[in-house]
Amino acid sequence: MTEHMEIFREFNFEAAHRLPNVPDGHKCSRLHGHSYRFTVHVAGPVDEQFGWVMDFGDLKSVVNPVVARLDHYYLNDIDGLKNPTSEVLAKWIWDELEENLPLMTAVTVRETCTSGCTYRGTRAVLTS
Ligand SMILES: Nc1nc2c(c(=O)[nH]1)N=C([C@H](O)[C@H](O)COP(=O)(O)OP(=O)(O)OP(=O)(O)O)CN2
Ligand SMILES: [Zn+2]
Repeated sequence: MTEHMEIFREFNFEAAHRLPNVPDGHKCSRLHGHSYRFTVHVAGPVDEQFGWVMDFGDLKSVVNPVVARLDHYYLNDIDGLKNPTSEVLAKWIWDELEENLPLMTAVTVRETCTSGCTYRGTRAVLTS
């Protein structure tokens, strides 16, 4: 019987941002930077010959061009990231990857060691 499993790979980038919509005096209204970390999850059948869902190297090849668009940039300048919260960024990364990663199940963005957001796409929303 074919097993189904979920794999993941982590990526890093450094970037600056500010949150333009927070109340006056909020610390995140000031320009600051993060060592961002994000994780891309992919789920599917484990290929019997290779013993994997997909090659981590192929996953890296799909995601690295997206990392290059973020690394050492001011996120607020990027189309779609005018208000670059973890939530907005997780969905932005998902949208950038979706076409080339149909088996993707989640994107988790970590803004700091203790804070972040997981987006699972609209497919994960239950409908009755
Ligand atoms: N739901 C969200 N809340 C906040 C976001 C966000 O993207 N989504 N972002 C911020 C800021 O960008 C901030 O840089 C990170 O906030 P915080 O976790 O408070 O970070 P600190 O390192 O300053 O945490 P301390 O443990 O208090 O030092 C804010 N909120
Ligand atoms: Zn921040």
